[in-house]
Amino acid sequence: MTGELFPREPGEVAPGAVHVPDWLGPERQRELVAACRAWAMPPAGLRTVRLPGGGTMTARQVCLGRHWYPYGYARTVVDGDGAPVKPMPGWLADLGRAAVRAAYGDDAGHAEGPADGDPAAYDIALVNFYDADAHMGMHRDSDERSTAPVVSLSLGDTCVFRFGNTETRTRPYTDVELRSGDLMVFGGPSRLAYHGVPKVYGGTAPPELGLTGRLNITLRVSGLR
Ligand SMILES: O=C(O)CCC(=O)C(=O)O
Ligand SMILES: [Fe+2]
Repeated sequence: MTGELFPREPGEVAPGAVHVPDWLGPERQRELVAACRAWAMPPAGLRTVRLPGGGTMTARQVCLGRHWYPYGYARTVVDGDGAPVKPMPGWLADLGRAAVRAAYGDDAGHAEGPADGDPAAYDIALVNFYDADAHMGMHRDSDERSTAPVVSLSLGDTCVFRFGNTETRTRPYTDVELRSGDLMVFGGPSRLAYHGVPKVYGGTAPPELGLTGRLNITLRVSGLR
């Protein structure tokens, strides 16, 4: 964003959890929004996720590569229209790998980076759509069998991203403001940390993006065969 009093610097939010502000340029953001719109179309399109307790998630979701449902993965939309999940595009998997390099640097042996060495192949994308009233409760991304870092891209409205610890849903946590184009990567000791989105600031998306609300693209390595 222009007009900042101080530039936003990349920073480690917790060991292995790195925030890279403005990682995606305006053109890349527009391309990703257009891709999300296509992925959101039926079949296997944007859906409301029902939770086992009877509630629903306020962020609506569409998956690529594997279909996530509470709490597992499937090849078809088992809790929706039953259609086969859309494929994970190779270019999006490449973007995941590039994101890990951007966050941790090229040194795979980085003490606070992924323990895995080379970033593995990203085979799952979750696209979350938040309107101004939506949020996401504190949770861990723990349905995968891989320890590869989670890559998270933000588009549209600014949100508060709450990054906690691996033990509890509560404090200690750090609140980070994620804006359109920002990257978050969490791996290593933070791979299974609780995190959530307590607040979306409606109407804060860059006007030229043509998006009302917030899109989050979460890339994961399944480790599943
Ligand atoms: O919207 C976000 O920034 C977080 C999404 C998330 O944590 C998830 O989909 O597991
Ligand atoms: Fe998550």
